[in-house]
Amino acid sequence: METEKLESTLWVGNKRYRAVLNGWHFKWTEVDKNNRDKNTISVPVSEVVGVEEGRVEILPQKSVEDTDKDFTVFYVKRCRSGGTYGLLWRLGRTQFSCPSRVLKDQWITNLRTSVKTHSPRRPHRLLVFINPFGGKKKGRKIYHSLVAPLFELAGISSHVIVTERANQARDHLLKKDLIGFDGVVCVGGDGMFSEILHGLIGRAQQEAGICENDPSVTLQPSSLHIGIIPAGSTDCVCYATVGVIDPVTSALHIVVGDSQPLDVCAVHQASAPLRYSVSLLGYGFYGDVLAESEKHRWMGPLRYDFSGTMVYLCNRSYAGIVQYIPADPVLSSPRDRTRCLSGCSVCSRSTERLIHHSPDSGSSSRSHYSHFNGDSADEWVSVEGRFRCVSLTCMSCACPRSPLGLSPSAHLADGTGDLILVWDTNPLGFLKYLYRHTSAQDQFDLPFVEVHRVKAVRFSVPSSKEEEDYEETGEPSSAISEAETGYVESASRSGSQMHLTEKRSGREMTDKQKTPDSFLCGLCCSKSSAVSVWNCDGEILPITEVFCRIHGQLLHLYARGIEDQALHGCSVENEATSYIN
Ligand SMILES: CCCCCCCCCCCCC/C=C/[C@@H](O)[C@H](COP(=O)(O)O)NC(=O)CCCCCCCCCCCCCCC
Ligand SMILES: Nc1ncnc2c1ncn2[C@@H]1O[C@H](COP(=O)(O)OP(=O)(O)O)[C@@H](O)[C@H]1O
Ligand SMILES: [Ca+2]
Repeated sequence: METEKLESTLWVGNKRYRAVLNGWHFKWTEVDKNNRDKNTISVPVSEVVGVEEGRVEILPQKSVEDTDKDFTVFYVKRCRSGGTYGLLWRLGRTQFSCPSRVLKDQWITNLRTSVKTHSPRRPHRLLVFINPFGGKKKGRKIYHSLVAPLFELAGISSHVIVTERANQARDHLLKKDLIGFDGVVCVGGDGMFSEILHGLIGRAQQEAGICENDPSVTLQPSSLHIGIIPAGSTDCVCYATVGVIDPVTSALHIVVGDSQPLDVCAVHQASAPLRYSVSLLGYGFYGDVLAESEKHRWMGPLRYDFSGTMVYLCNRSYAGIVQYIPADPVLSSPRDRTRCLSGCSVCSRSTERLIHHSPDSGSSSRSHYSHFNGDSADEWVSVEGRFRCVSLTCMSCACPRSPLGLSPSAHLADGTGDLILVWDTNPLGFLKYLYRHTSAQDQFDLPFVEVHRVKAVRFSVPSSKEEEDYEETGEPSSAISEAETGYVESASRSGSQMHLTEKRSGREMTDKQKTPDSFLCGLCCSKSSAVSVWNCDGEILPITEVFCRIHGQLLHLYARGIEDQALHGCSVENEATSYIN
């Protein structure tokens, strides 16, 4: 390691610098005519993207001026991004001139060795899937113009597949040879990411001989990292793990081999295959918005705003029974006003816990979740009533529409999810709830909203008299309810275990209440029904009953969480430094 250290005078343009490589950092300080130090630029070697001979540029296209005493260093530069909470990463470039050719060779060798030593997790070979139809249909262009040049500069070889059909990426990952790949890159949106995660998690279970449909089994994490190049409509997984929607920033996180663990929710359905969710698993409003939006795909990302407005005007609520296992309230709470940022201590403590508690592997590995089979109701809390929406998310779900997300204090990798129950309320109340997502106002500080940090959730539809009434009329109840004013709460004890059942009931519908909603539903919805569908990361699950369990840190992304702007000043701009933009 000693051999990587190096110090010498170098020139940038006509300015003299004292450059120092001390293993972990590469610094260069301008020295004036009186030998006084001026400003210093310091770059961690883990953030050096590439070291090239000569005077090199890579954009707009690669050009190399092969002068024998020069070398060029490319590295990560941080910039603030207007309106978002994360930091943009840009490619910084500085061209150095050495007093001799020998010294130039020494700088190149030492810098490259130092990068290898101090940044060992960088990918060498990547499998790239591009969805050419995601978002604004710019996936191919984004990859080839902004991402591929960075991969080439960093010496990463990639095998690119532009998909021709839905589920092609998933099937490839489930069936094809993946030997030699360090990771998978997804160029697309949350739906495309969902394909990749199903492929990789499924593949890891196949290889470990684990039956993924068994809710009590401890799933095996995939050994391949996933990189997301945002080119979709919501891009919530990217936004919540990087803090900005920016292909260059995401590509640079891949290049430096960052690693961000991610919780995954397994969604078990009685008569349909297992699904996984990392962003939004939502019933009611978000299910209806997705179902409606599929008819308007041609609108691109705007389809969600259009469908959101239409579904809002339909003013629906749905009956449901929600059961959940609360997470340990000592560790964290969804209302503690903290944020999961890069290096999050709640997630780090969970890593220790998960490593200590998770059995090695194998289908025989039963955790203390064995009662998930349904044979015990001990820790379960149960609530019943009418809901505008029921949402479960393993992360904040921050996205450009909602910069702090559905649950701003959720953690990316703490092994829990946040369950948000929005009880039936009047239209204005629900609009207030939705609108608060667009600002820093607390959307949980409303009398008809609850949030719980959970390990597992069950959802079913009640088969009560009330439910039969809805079926007879073919319409859900209108929004007028008692949710804001009061609700029935019953607590019963079975043995020593507390079993809570909370009930909030909507009034039965009168013809007067029914008319405006039915009229709107006739306009915007192909059918109105007593039940909704689930929105599972942008995929419709046309069932109502689900059983969900959060699996802590089942995936790893090439990301590092949202960087705290207060901790990272943006690099001082330098005339010999250029950006890709
Ligand atoms: C009045 C303004 C209301 C703004 C409400 C914003 C709530 C945003 C929460 C977003 C959570 C997103 C979670 C991510 C889900 C994605 O996995 C998933 C798939 O994404 P992909 O297509 O990129 O593959 N995306 C979605 O399901 C999209 C959900 C977006 C819902 C947006 C709803 C907009 C509602 C507008 C209501 C307006 C009412 C106006 C009344 C006059
Ligand atoms: N070549 C393709 N043709 C049609 N659908 C595709 C193709 N490739 C991927 N898909 C599907 O398109 C859906 C949406 O993709 P996504 O990239 O998330 O875009 P968006 O964010 O706009 O919804 C995903 O569910 C994915 O399975
Ligand atoms: Ca979580």
